[in-house]
Amino acid sequence: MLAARRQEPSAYAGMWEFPGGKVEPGESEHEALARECREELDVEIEIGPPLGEVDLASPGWVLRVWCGRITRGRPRLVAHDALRWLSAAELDDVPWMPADGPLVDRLRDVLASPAPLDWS
Ligand SMILES: Nc1nc2c([nH]c(=O)n2[C@H]2C[C@H](O)[C@@H](COP(=O)(O)OP(=O)(O)OP(=O)(O)O)O2)c(=O)[nH]1
Repeated sequence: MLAARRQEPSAYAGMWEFPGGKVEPGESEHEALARECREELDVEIEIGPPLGEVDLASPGWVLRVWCGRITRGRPRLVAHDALRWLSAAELDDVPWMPADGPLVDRLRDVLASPAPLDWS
């Protein structure tokens, strides 16, 4: 997976996250994800199956994560200060955002599964 290291806000600086960001008014979740990847990584993506979701510490906020494939471009540093492609064995090598733990665990299970998520 592609992990990205935040540089702001200071409380989150140095922590790693799934690329993405907040949905804007009038936008679908898929549109928001594609836009964030364009803005923050300079890539176009094809969105695949959902990985899962977790409630964030702020009431009412939910973090939803999807699998995606890059269809154009090569990720570059725009909003983050580091990017890393992590194999399944490397998922614990970076300090994740606190909320992300369960989704990283889920990803590890998915990557180890003989029947990965369905892209059809
Ligand atoms: N993108 C992303 N955000 C995460 C993760 N884990 C996690 O707790 N968050 C939180 C941090 C933020 O409160 C919120 C996403 O905010 P963001 O700052 O990335 O959103 P954004 O790119 O739209 O930025 P903004 O300009 O609207 O502030 O979700 C994660 O893995 N990826």
